[in-house]
Amino acid sequence: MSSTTYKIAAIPGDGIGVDITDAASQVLNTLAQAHGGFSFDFMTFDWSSKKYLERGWYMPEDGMAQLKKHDAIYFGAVGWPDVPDHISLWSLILPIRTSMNQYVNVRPTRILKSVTAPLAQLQKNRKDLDWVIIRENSEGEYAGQGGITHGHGPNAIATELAIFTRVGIERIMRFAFETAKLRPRKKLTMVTKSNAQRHGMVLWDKVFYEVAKEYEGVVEWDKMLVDAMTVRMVNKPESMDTIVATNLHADILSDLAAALAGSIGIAPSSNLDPTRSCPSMFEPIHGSAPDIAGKGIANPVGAFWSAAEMVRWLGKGDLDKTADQLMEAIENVSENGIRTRDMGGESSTKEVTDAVCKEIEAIVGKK
Ligand SMILES: NC(=O)C1=CN([C@@H]2O[C@H](COP(=O)(O)OP(=O)(O)OC[C@H]3O[C@@H](n4cnc5c(N)ncnc54)[C@H](O)[C@@H]3O)[C@@H](O)[C@H]2O)C=CC1
Ligand SMILES: CC(=O)C(=O)O
Ligand SMILES: [K+]
Ligand SMILES: [Mn+2]
Repeated sequence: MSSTTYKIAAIPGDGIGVDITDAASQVLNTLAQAHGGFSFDFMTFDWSSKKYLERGWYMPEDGMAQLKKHDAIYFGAVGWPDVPDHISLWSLILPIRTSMNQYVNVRPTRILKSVTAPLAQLQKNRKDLDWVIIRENSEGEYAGQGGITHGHGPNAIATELAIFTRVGIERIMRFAFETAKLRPRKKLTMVTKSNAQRHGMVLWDKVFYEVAKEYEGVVEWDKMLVDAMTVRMVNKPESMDTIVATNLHADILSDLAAALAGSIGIAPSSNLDPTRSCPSMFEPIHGSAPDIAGKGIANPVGAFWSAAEMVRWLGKGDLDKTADQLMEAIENVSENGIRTRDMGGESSTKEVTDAVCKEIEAIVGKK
């Protein structure tokens, strides 16, 4: 079997981002070795808030060019109490998403085997929650437009412009319909706030209806205002499958989805450039968790699930089974009671990681 080497740019970042990136690279190397048909060449970039405080920058000037030389980016988390959050986010993660044309953020959620869901009805009917949230990843309130004038005194004026372009909306809607088409339920729920937000969100809806016509009879769809959406997610999870929402709305809804599925520490994300002209980026949805950083107790499951999605993406269909086997290994370990505290267990990050590696060795290559 000929072997493919995938070049991965690893950016651990801050706090638990470092622990879970270490854990994910250990798991990815174990997976590659067990499979035998591919390997990873990791290059780690120490772009973090700690380094920013020392040297005054997060990324060097040619940072994007360096990232572009890789097949994919694996990201931990950025943000630390010593640096204002808008500086850290806007120096690293957000510019990467936009510069690398990663206009889609895919956030799947389901209740993994043996994970305890916080709501009784979901604990009983675990399969009810099985969603893929498609987050628009380049526009909305996260486009970076706006400003502050008139100083910081009583007359200060600040604007935060929400940007919606026809091109940006159309491509995300098409991606969402294509995702829904491949899912068993073939349903798409479009999230909006076009009752109060009367310009951008109205264009959002309009373009959605246009694209929807192309999928008539193929994908069933409905529309939700974002406030009512939170209620439906809790009360009728089985009524939804694929969900498309703006950058801000999906950021919020995906944290809620993660909590409903057991823990923020489990949830994965893929920042995709569907054109594949730039590397895509994979990261758990959580942040740097300063409250538990340095304790060795961060849940690495969201990082492993993100790694599985990276393998799937890199394999272009050839590594789907391998990605599924990684998921199986994660679920088996959790079923064996090896879980971190946020999942009701007592295991450390390292114990979960080592157990997942052992499980990979038992599963991969033997089936
Ligand atoms: N993509 C990124 O790099 C993101 C960065 N951030 C940044 O992270 C920093 C902290 O943000 P927060 O709002 O506190 O969100 P957070 O996701 O870091 O933490 C929220 C809560 O969830 C817990 N938690 C998160 N991940 C966990 C894991 N893997 N295992 C166990 N518990 C976990 C934390 O301990 C905390 O109690 C901020 O600077 C923020 O800007 C936040 C979200 C995404
Ligand atoms: C920034 C953030 O919270 C996220 O991308 O999920
Ligand atoms: K993250
Ligand atoms: Mn978020």
